[in-house]
Amino acid sequence: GHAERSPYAIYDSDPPPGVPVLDVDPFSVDFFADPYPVHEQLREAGPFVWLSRYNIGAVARYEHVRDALTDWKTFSSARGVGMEDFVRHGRFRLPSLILEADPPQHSRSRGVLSRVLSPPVLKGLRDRFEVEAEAMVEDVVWRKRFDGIADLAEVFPLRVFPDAIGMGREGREKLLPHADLLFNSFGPRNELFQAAKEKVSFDWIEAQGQRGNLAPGGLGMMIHDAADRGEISGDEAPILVRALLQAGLDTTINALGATLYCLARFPSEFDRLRADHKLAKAAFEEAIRFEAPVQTFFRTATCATTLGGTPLNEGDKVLMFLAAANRDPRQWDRPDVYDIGRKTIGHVGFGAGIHACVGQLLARMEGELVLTALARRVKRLRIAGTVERRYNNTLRGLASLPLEVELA
Ligand code: HEM
Ligand SMILES: C=Cc1ccc(C(=O)O)cc1
Repeated sequence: GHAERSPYAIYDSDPPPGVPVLDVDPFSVDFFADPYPVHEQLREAGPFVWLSRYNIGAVARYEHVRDALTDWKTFSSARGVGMEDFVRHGRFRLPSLILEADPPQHSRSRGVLSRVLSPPVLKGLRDRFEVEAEAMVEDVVWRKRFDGIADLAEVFPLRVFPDAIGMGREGREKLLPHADLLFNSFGPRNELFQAAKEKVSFDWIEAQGQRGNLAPGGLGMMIHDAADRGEISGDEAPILVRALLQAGLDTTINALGATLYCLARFPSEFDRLRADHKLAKAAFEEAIRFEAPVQTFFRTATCATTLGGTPLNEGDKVLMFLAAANRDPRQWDRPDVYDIGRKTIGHVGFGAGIHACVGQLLARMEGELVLTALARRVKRLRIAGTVERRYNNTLRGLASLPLEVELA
């Protein structure tokens, strides 16, 4: 028989006939402590599986995760990319005009944000980011022992990103609790979500996107400039600024943390980076494939269709295991090996298709600059204490990564 339904389940539908049923809970602390055996179970059970705890269908093999990500007409984002269906359950926040939108609305938002986050704009930010990365690494490595999360992965994005957006000085410490709540809100309304909800009041993050709270010349004001040019409406601009503030910080922090964790666990890869600093971007990208800071997203079927050979009805939610797809042996050789020389093209750590991460160039620039600065100054990275995990329904990352370094 089926295991007990989760108290946080919001669906009652039965599995389509013949679909393998798994009684795993991919939103539990136990799962996140070591998700890999369950990812393997999900991939091997079949192309499409049923999660009886939540009565939701899921795909974990690379091929079918990409099918869902790239067919936006059939697998829509407009009914939410979390477990809740905006049509049936209402919505947790003012929907995003990009993440939780389909074309044509998505196309207008995407046009604005891709220009705001384009190579020429990032080129203008690179020098300041580089100075900050080198200063921060200088500050921390002479101590020999420090925390890779608290002293590096969290410090750098918080030091450069709110300034790049042009955010006011007040309240920046609220950005992470807000991101933690948002990424929890894509999962069930479980204890992780409830704890995060206590910490913030939602209207603060909406207010940060107002023109009056943004410095001239920042990425935020560039979005209002686009509204002044009529590319989007005036009341859409603050919500698009919110998108950057919510998506652009906790993700890069967890990706930097994942890279440090990989380089400390696999010293041969750190040695390769030391021998060739141009591998900094590759080290960052391979950590995103290997650890997948953003683990999952949902889609909603817009019509009767099939996925992984399984028939679906209009309104069915589908859970996509990006992290499991990134280690699918059908797609990757030695998937469980962190190899900075690997060809990572096609990994779904940044998604794929029309909603693929619009901030990936900025994320990569942050990763490249921090890792290059580190490779210049440090000869050896070692884990020097208990590694602590940070738990969230969607984001995978560490709370603490005690490191000991030998200077170059
Ligand atoms: C390593 C860091 C990052 C990771 C792993 C990451 C991951 C992702 C993923 C998986 C998606 C796809 C969402 C979906 O398919 O529903 C996405 C979309 C998005 N990301 Fe990122 N992201 C990162 C950094 C950033 C940064 C730095 C920004 C902004 C400055 C950003 C802004 C966005 C936005 C606005 C979207 C929605 C794009 C759309 O729906 O067209 N992300 N990201
Ligand atoms: C991948 C994370 C993400 C979070 C929030 C938004 C948004 O609010 O548009 C976009 C992407």
